[in-house]
Amino acid sequence: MLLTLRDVRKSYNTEGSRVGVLKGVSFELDAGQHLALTGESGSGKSTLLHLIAGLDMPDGGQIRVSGADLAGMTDAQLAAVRRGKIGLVFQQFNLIPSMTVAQNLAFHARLAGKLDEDWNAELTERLGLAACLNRYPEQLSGGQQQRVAIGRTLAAKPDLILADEPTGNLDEDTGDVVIELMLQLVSDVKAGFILVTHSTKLAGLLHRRLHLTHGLLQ
Ligand SMILES: Nc1ncnc2c1ncn2[C@@H]1O[C@H](COP(=O)(O)OP(=O)(O)OP(=O)(O)O)[C@@H](O)[C@H]1O
Repeated sequence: MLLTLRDVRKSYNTEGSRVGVLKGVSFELDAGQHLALTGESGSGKSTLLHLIAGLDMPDGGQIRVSGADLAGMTDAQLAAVRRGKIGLVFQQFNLIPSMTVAQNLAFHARLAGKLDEDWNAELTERLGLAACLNRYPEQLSGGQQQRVAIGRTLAAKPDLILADEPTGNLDEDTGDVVIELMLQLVSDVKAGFILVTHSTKLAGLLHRRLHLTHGLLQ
């Protein structure tokens, strides 16, 4: 199993009281499976993605990525899991402003020791970025910046890709094109995929959908 969550719980201190956001979340994701995660604003979708990525720790329960339990790992071990197995795509693109498109595209794969020049060239072509390789992120449109962020994640061929409303900053047509490309590429690298989205239309394009409400999955 690529990903297993068992009874995951998380609460935050808000204005002096402890508020439960995730109240016992359990699910499994097979290798190569595509899951849409929906839920109202504030229902805990981003919190759940952060826990799966090991960017934050749950208060209780278990998260296993490719059989490895994230609890009890050191920060360095968690960083190694993220580098080696997990790709993250956020709404805010998070490109490195001082690097060119080409440098941004290669950055994560190079860090993970997985840079494959042929695959990088194919990604550049398929994402329509060939003419922008020497530009800097600020010289790109939002859709182009998100395509660079997606290429950067896919270049390392992660086992699991976590995307938090990746088209939330794009207009609907641009977002549809970007998601379609992303789904094709995620399938090609046979990655497991969790897409946080508010769109039922986008959620319908994936293999499965889970809805987060009142701290539990439906
Ligand atoms: N670091 C934090 N400290 C305190 N409260 C937090 C923290 N992070 C998230 N929360 C709270 O946890 C709840 C869930 O937040 P989260 O961002 O996971 O929701 P979401 O479903 O992703 O929302 P949206 O769709 O609006 O992005 C919210 O009430 C939020 O205020």
